[in-house]
Amino acid sequence: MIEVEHLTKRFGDRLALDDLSFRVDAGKVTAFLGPNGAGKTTTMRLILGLDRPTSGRALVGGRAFRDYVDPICQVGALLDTKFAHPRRTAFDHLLVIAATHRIPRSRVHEVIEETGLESVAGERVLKFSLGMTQRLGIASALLGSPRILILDEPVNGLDIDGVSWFRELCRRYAADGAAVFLSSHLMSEVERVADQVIVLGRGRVLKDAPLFEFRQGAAVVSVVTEHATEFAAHLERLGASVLMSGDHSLSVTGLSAAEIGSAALRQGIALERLNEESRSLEDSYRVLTDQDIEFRSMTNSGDVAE
Ligand SMILES: Nc1ncnc2c1ncn2[C@@H]1O[C@H](COP(=O)(O)OP(=O)(O)OP(=O)(O)O)[C@@H](O)[C@H]1O
Repeated sequence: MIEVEHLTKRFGDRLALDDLSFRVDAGKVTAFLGPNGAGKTTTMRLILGLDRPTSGRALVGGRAFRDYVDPICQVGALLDTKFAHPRRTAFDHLLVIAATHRIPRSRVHEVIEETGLESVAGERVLKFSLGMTQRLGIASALLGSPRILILDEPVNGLDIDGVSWFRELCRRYAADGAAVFLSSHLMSEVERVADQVIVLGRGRVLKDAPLFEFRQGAAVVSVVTEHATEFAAHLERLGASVLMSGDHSLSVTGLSAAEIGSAALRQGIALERLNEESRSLEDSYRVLTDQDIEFRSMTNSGDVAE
């Protein structure tokens, strides 16, 4: 549905996107995760033809977005929360967009209901809270009944009810065959909704995998043995990542407890303890992006914050 091929974007000296390639499939929710400045918004803007790539290309439904004559009926996008004229009512805002694509008034009523905006539809947008503005942005994206949704930080400003409403909406659209592509900088925001997760760091894809693979990667096995150094070297040869703490304790990722137990047996190494623990998905995402955080506070690392 969305194909990004070798997309590169420079802003002067700054390389914002570095040879980015990935696909977003129909029938799935794909999360686009990355720390601030990773390049999520830039990628979405390029997909939507709002900016030109330095090289590479992005196709939506097999063609460039700007080639569509009825774009909002193909792709629903939420990029900027300050999109609406502040003095217009929510209803009028949607009606104006609908008129550009000959979308009937009845559809405006439908999306207002779908996004829970009935009670405020007659209010001017300038009175809206961030959460209400966000719902209005989602309503605008849904207006043309598109098969592709591209949403930049859609849960920003939504309260707990809003977040779970939004999750259900995404699941419903994906179950109905739509491609849902949404960005976030927090794994915890997307782990209950995403099928596929693409992690971006400094303009490069760090990982593109189904969510369950992130869960598997999050498993940590703790091992206690008197032969920790020798066993750690052996596990690393088998492809595991091993951290030693103290003389006898190892934290192992990349192998299951059963595989580690068999390896110990084959090596004739006695284990005093073998325990499978689970790191949160947020932690494993943080480990993945740690090298690629562009904006870091002084208290975390000693780096200068930008
Ligand atoms: N118009 C621009 N001119 C110069 N640099 C830009 C421009 N737009 C983006 N950048 C730079 O490109 C990089 C990627 O920015 P982008 O906004 O795409 O990141 P992001 O992942 O969406 O971050 P955030 O989560 O903070 O929104 C950053 O280093 C940013 O400073």
